[in-house]
Amino acid sequence: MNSTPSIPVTVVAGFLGAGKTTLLNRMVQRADSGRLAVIVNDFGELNIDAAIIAEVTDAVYSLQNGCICCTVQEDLLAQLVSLSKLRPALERIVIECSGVSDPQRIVQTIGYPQLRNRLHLDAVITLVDASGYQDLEGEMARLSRAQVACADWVLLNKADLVSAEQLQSIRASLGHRAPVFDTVQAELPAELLLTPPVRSTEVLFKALPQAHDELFESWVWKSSRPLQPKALRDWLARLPADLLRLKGLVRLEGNEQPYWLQHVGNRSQFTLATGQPTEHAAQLVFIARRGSDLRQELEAGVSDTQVL
Ligand SMILES: Nc1nc2c(ncn2[C@@H]2O[C@H](COP(=O)(O)OP(=O)(O)OP(=O)(O)O)[C@@H](O)[C@H]2O)c(=O)[nH]1
Repeated sequence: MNSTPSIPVTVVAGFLGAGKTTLLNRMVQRADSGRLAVIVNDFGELNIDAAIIAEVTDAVYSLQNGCICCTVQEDLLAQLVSLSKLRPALERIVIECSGVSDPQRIVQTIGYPQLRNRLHLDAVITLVDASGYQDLEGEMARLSRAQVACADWVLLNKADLVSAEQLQSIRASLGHRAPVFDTVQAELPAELLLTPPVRSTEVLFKALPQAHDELFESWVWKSSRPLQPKALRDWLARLPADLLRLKGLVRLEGNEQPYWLQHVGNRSQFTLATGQPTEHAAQLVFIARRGSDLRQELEAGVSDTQVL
């Protein structure tokens, strides 16, 4: 007889740049033991989110170069089986989906026979970028709505970037039955952060067609030379809207310490990175609509910011 309690699994979803890693960081920092494991999926070839979370915990497992709801779904299953066998048993597993994942498929994976009795889904938490949600169109909007549709909680994040009226209008357009929290930097009261609601609904929504990650393309650009801060900022300010996400590690001229660079919508942010490898002065992941044909132009632009 199996006397080990089933491990709760929390799924964190949301469109590119909505604030999933920010939330995960908070969860990891609040968890007071090493019995919380996180699985981080990044659509790109480099797992920047996993590297950011590895600054605060060792219990981070990376699934990259594809979306866990389609191309690397089997890897997710294998990872969950292996985590469920760890002793002493984990207290919780948190999965950060890539920004292009349909969480419904991850919910299905957790229900597979191999995992039954070992772990169970306790909640899907979906983050919505309040500053960008209403600008999404076509397939991007459909994917974002699907992420919201299967959420047990919605975090209407980046509330600092929009007015109260805009928040109200997004809430109305979400039309969601589950609780919606307005958040800044994915900040939730401590007592809520690690106790998401027990899932009360079974699979209600049809998953999106398989391999919807084909809608997006991702590539990595690396440089052995640091970047020139002013030129980099000017280039960032001119990035086209079809570039959906840019993130990575950069060294700036005159600074020994590398920085995490994050770009979503028309906003860029630099934060100091600690303990990161320095074999490349810059490593950037680009995510764009497939077919937008931006690679050459963007790489030429960022190359021009390298220190001579
Ligand atoms: N102004 C503002 N910025 C935020 C907020 N939450 C997160 N950010 C910033 O938004 C950027 C993206 O945040 P992440 O947590 O990396 O988003 P993500 O959903 O993990 O991104 P992907 O995994 O690439 O889809 C970072 O620069 C964050 O600091 C917020 O509430 N307000």
